[in-house]
Amino acid sequence: MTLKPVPYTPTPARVSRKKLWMAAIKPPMYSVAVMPIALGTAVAYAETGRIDWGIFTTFVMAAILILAWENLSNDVFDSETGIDRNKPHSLVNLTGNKSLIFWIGNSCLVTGIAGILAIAWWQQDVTILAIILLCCGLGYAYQGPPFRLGYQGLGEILCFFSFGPLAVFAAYYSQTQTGSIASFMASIILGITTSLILFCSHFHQVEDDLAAGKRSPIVRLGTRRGAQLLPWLCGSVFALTGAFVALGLFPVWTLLIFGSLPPAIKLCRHVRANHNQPARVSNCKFIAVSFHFWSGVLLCLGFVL
Ligand SMILES: C/C(=C\COP(=O)(O)OP(=O)(O)O)CCC[C@H](C)CCC[C@H](C)CCCC(C)C
Ligand SMILES: O=C(O)C1=CC(=O)c2ccccc2C1=O
Repeated sequence: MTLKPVPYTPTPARVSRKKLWMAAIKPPMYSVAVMPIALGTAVAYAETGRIDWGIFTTFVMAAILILAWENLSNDVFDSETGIDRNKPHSLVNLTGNKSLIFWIGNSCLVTGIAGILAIAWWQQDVTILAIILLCCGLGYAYQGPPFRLGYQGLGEILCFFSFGPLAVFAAYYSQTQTGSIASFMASIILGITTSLILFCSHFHQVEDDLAAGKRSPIVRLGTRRGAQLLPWLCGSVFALTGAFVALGLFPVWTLLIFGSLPPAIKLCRHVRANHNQPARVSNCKFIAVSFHFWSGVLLCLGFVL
């Protein structure tokens, strides 16, 4: 596939600049970086009764910076394929300065990796550095040339492993320098809720994705079948937690995760009703963020109580 730069179509003046900047920076999305570190640390606390707060806070800040790099470079790479032509809230379109965004993104990455290096240095162990570098590699492969695996519809799988098993293991390991079955099982649940966000972000973008040759899961499945799949994906989060409690792998308090049923139900209903109306379904990504947030917080609480 040859991808040529496509010129940006300017923003309608009526959309306020402040709103566009908030949509470009997407503050709620950063809970996605914090949650794997919180979950790995919560399971470590449940099993050892100790937390190293210095490592925890350094890891959280590093994760936020690495996710900032991922999002800034996403706007840079997407500006090269033309897929963001109709996206006024792309940072490249807002600033008109691709190289500025590229270098701010790279500075975030270097600072984030420096935080991870500091933890590796304190522990005299390179394990978490290797894992986080692997996550960054997957993040690059999602959107950067020559891979652009997101364009092949592989983003959700990369997202599952990066924010689930890999990041949660790294956080657990940063506290304990070992692994655990409970933290692995918990990471599967977080991987699913994080990938759900990416899955939902594609419902309103089918036309632009098709035009740019991006075969997202929603392009491949169609919006109707995508909407039909959602209750199964959300349901798997509750079914897995119930099964892990029944098997004695999770404390009974983790059933608190059922408190996140309201955003899960809201998400499934909203997408079922609006899957083929881009303007209406476009906010479903943020309902998915809310489900990810509440299920993650309640799962963490279930481990620390
Ligand atoms: C940038 C991401 C999604 C945006 O995708 P898309 O191009 O469809 O969106 P726009 O319409 O807004 O342009 C997220 C991609 C996630 C990626 C598959 C994996 C990233 C891995 C992270 C770098 C790992 C972070 C680890 C941290 C928690 C320690
Ligand atoms: O802008 C987006 O659509 C997303 C940004 C982001 O950082 C992220 C992280 C993890 C899962 C999904 C997403 C997005 O969808």
